[in-house]
Amino acid sequence: MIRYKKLGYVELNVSNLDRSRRFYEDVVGLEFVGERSDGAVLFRCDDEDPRSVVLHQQQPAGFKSVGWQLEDEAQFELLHRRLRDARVPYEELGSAQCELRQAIRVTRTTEPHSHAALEFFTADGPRPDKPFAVTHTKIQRLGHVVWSVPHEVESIAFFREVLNFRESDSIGEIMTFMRPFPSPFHHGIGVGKGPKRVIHHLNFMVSEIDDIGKAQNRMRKHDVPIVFGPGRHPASTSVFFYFLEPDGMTLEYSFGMEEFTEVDPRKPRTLPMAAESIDEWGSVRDPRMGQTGDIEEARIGAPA
Ligand SMILES: CC(C)c1ccc(C(=O)O)c(O)c1O
Ligand SMILES: [Fe+2]
Repeated sequence: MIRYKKLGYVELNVSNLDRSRRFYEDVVGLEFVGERSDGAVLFRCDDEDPRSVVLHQQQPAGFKSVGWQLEDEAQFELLHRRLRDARVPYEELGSAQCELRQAIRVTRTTEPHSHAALEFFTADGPRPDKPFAVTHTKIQRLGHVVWSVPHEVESIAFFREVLNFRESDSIGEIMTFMRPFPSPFHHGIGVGKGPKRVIHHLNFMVSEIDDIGKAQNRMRKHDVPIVFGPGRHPASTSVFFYFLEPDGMTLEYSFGMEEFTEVDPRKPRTLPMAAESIDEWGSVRDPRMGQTGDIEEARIGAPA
């Protein structure tokens, strides 16, 4: 059984890197780390990871890849065996690509139904020498990424059966939340049903309810579209707040999240497909939520 440490990073394509750099730093509250030799811009949002978000100047804007940190080196053998058995191609990245990711070892594959790039890495290097520089929002960590795809049933089965992600909850037949085993957090990924392949949202977990309240006023001040919330998700029990970043992709802050035990966790539930299963507080969603941000078609063997 493959064992994960956590969600490590998400890479996004943006249409105007300078504009997005300012937004993710000033409005979202990530810490700018630097620019990579390939021009990508790195941000961190916790004390442990050297980078959690990577932005690339590339059109169309959207999702580029996600990196899952494996528990240790031994997990690569299990991962490779599972991918081979499922006849899913993968590649091990060379030292230059590993260095760009500040990783020791990286395996890259594509989720066969969404065609999204999935990376699996180990990184035992030293933690950053300084704590995450909190500005207005006490971000705790990168929380989860959610995408919508036409073949969501097959995509969920791939995460469950090949990658050893566990289902936490579903909402009707439209959304399933999964955690990379044995991560305690309710979900690290959500897979939803949709007519096209899009990133639905990227989530940051925050430390205080005040982070949610302050965000409302900050977004209004900066004319940032608020597309849902504040509200409370009955699935994970988190208090949420969604807004749009400059290319129209949806970002979420959430406060509080159910944690699962590794041994004998509660069973996954299917909540009815109803507004109350998405928000207990009755907030109304803006139709722009979760609509923008293509999933870049990843190819194994092509430059990463
Ligand atoms: C509205 C979206 C898909 C959603 C629903 C529930 C949760 C949760 O229980 O935490 C989310 O994080 C969501 O983004
Ligand atoms: Fe979410």
